[in-house]
Amino acid sequence: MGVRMQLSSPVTFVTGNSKKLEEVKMILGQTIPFRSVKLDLPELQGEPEDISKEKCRLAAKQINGPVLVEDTCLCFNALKGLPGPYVRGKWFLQKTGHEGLNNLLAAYEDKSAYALCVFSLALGPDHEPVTFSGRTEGKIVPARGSGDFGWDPVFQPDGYSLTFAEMPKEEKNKISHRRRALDKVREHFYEKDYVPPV
Ligand SMILES: O=c1nc[nH]c2c1ncn2[C@H]1C[C@H](O)[C@@H](COP(=O)(O)OP(=O)(O)OP(=O)(O)O)O1
Ligand SMILES: [Mg+2]
Repeated sequence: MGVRMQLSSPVTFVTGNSKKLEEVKMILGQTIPFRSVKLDLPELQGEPEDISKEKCRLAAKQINGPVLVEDTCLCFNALKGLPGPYVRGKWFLQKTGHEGLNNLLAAYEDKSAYALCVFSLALGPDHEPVTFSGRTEGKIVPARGSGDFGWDPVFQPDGYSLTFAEMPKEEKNKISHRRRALDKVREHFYEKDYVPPV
């Protein structure tokens, strides 16, 4: 365990996506106190870790304090990881729809995919962000379930007969890419013994 480190201000989770925020709140509960700010950060390009880190640097500059951000990819194995980070943003999924995501794989037998969530934490604008990744394997299926969060209706995790969108939230949150990444964030907090202000 590190030296007990008092943070100057609470960690701010920066996202423009209210569904993400809802899940992060459910998963973290009271374990890491945080506040949230809704900011529309740019959709960058590149490797998932680099995207998340750069997003974090931009957020830390704007908030001028400790920030947490995340970036989520949906990767198709038949397409060597695409659409990956390009599924982000408000455009890709809006244009392809769930059917389009399925059609992208129509030419391939392999429908396997994985969801990848990369969180980045920076203690401030002058600190280098640290990343934490979580991954859940599954396959792409015709849409089933409620359509209120991204590609949840077309992602069926391995070992389950339900899509993310058909599962109760508590079930998704037990096995999701976001949960797995946040477990690492939490571990990091305990290891460093960060103490957010009361
Ligand atoms: O668990 C998920 N289940 C289904 N869909 C999801 C999930 N997590 C993200 N998504 C969707 C939302 C967006 O279409 C893209 C991620 O893009 P991404 O840039 O990471 O999110 P965003 O722009 O909505 O919010 P932010 O302000 O945090 O960047 O995949
Ligand atoms: Mg985004």
